[in-house]
Amino acid sequence: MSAPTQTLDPVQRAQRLRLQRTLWACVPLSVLAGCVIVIYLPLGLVPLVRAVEYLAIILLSWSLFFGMILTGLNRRLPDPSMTVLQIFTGIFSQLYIMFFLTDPLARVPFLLLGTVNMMFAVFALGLWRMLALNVLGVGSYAGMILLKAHWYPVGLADWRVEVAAVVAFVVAVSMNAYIGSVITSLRDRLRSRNRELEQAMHRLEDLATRDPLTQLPNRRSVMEQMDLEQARLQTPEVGNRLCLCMVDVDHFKAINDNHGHHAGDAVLCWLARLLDEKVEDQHFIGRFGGEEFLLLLPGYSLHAARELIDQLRRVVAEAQPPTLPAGQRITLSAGVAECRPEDDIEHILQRADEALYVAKHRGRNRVVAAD
Ligand SMILES: Nc1nc2c(ncn2[C@@H]2O[C@H](COP(=O)(O)OP(=O)(O)OP(=O)(O)O)[C@@H](O)[C@H]2O)c(=O)[nH]1
Repeated sequence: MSAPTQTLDPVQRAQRLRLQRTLWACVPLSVLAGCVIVIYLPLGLVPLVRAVEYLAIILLSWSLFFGMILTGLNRRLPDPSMTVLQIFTGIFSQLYIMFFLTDPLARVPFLLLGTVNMMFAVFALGLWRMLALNVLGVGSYAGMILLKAHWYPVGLADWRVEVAAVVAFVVAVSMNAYIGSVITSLRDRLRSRNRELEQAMHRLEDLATRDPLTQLPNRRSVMEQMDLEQARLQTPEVGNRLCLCMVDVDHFKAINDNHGHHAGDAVLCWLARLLDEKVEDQHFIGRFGGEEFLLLLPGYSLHAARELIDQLRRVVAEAQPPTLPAGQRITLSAGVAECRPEDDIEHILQRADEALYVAKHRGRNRVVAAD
């Protein structure tokens, strides 16, 4: 049952939850409707026409609620769960039938399940609003008894018993409101804990996948991305190509030695930003380690990849790293290899690394493509 929930988007999940709650809210109503039809009618505790009207009210109103949720119309309301509306409908339908009951004892199931009905407010209201709703519910009940005494005095108990029932009802719904408010505050705390946990998870994920110095994806993410890209290569999409480029700063040790490690760090950060800005969104760049960066170029032939990296190389060679003395530039060497579907990742990396070695060996500041 839980698997499909995970595939639903948040809106669908919320709608599903509303549908479930509405179904649950229907349980007490169904029990009461069953009481009226199966027990009260044969015993003559309610006139037939009133019982039919009661059923019609329940059927119509709840079909409307289900219809609203199923069609998504509820989402246009300020409270898409329609909790208060549903509670009012429950109160109204129950007061209606209670008015016509001809035995005071017959009201007991309605009072009992009426308190359950009001408990649903816990999903939408805080303590004070819940109390207000409950006061309204009990007030309506007391009003119904007064009206009944005036217009339809059949089925009323001694007035003191009726008062005792109202008092008990007040106490019951107040306790409900209190318990409900405790549940609401627990739910709120749980929600905010969940949010905090989610943020902490994101932070941890970031720490695990991002290089703390350059903020580029770290070696681990690079390898994961390579797995993904390589798996994509196995799919039978026509023209699906992938090139991998290993880029290394030339004579980086000299920068550290001459200007200090901090200056070296600053150069790496500057270079990472520059490369990241220059590559396109569908490209992937990460720090592979030390002064080495790795680029994945999906859809690129070896020739096109070589051209692109050479362009980057020229851009870097012409740019002035802000933390180095004026006129001092850095150069890059790079090895490019094209991935073939049958290649394993270690093999592709090795070919790009060998091409990089050749670039260094031939004098640096150049791009070499692996055969
Ligand atoms: N500042 C700084 N230096 C680093 C970092 N990671 C690695 N290095 C340094 O990068 C230097 C790499 O030196 P080498 O492997 O000899 O390479 P190179 O000097 O760039 O020479 P070639 O690659 O042969 O052109 C080492 O001195 C490392 O200490 C880092 O995060 N920050």
